[in-house]
Amino acid sequence: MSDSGQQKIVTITLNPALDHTVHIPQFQAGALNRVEQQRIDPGGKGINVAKVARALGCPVTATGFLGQDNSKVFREYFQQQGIHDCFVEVAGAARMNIKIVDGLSGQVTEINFPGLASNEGDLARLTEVIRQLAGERQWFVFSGSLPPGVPDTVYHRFIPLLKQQGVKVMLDSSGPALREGIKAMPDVIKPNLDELRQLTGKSLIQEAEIQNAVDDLLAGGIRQVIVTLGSQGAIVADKSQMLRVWPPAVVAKSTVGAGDALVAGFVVGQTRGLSLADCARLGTAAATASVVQPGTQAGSLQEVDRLLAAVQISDAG
Ligand SMILES: Nc1ncnc2c1ncn2[C@@H]1O[C@H](COP(=O)(O)OP(=O)(O)OP(=O)(O)O)[C@@H](O)[C@H]1O
Ligand SMILES: O=P(O)(O)OC[C@@]1(O)O[C@H](CO)[C@@H](O)[C@@H]1O
Repeated sequence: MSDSGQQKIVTITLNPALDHTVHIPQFQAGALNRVEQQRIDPGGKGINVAKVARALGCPVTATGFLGQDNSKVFREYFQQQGIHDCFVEVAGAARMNIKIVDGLSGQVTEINFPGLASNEGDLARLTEVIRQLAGERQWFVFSGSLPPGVPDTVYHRFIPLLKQQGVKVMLDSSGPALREGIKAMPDVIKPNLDELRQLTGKSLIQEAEIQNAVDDLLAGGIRQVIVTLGSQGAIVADKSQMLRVWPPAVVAKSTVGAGDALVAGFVVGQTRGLSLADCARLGTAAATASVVQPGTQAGSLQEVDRLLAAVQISDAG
């Protein structure tokens, strides 16, 4: 793969986090657990998307809110990774989220904090940054939860502004922010199965039921829908095709951020003009390369290239 040079991605993270990943040999709720290994990664969904897109060789700008009390660690990281930093600082410190990886099962228990409150003035400053970036960028990716003080309807402020300028938008959020955000018609959404169940209010047990829910979203005007299913891969669809995508079997070290890596690979594929199947392939290879890394680190470009051929894709259904 090579970087075409002119393609651009902007990621927006309203609620960044320092992810404190702790490995515990046999995690037990309600008992004393001793930590074997730990690491802290600058994260939050959009920041994870930016780090993976960079690892894939794509120019990336990242924006959103940082807390001025711990912005330095994020900003140093962006500089190291070559991520163009357009974050807006607000008072306080970004949250620290806790990710407990059980050594025996590989299962992850996540403890996410509400995040740093922001106000209308902060949102106005961010809106201005987004407006300035819009003219020259092709893909905007809005990811993650909303911090306190930000209304659920915030994406209505941003998405139409971008779409008017011909910018493509991906939305990867959850709960009310996703429900409200969809009304602004992003081009692509990427719920995981839990998020899709919340969105539809249905239990979605059979794969045919998931496909029907995807069809409904496409009929409502979303151009591409990706439903991620953890180690079972993903369903990736547009109006003309519904694909079933399987990742290669790997031993996972941390699945946190796998969805973000998939988003990054998919969008990088879109900026390179790849087909839906090849975008799904690149996204899945990037996701698989990230789950074999501890914490929320991106897999290397070499590892993603190696995994591409092992991703299986067929027509769904
Ligand atoms: N154990 C695993 N082995 C191989 N690939 C995996 C595994 N878990 C996840 N993946 C890959 O990562 C993709 C996204 O995973 P998942 O469904 O967990 O995303 P998510 O819930 O949106 O994640 P997050 O919100 O933490 O970023 C899957 O479609 C798959 O390709
Ligand atoms: O609380 P949100 O914003 O929904 O999710 C935040 C988060 O869990 O998402 C990333 C993994 O996808 C982590 O870096 C981060 O801690």
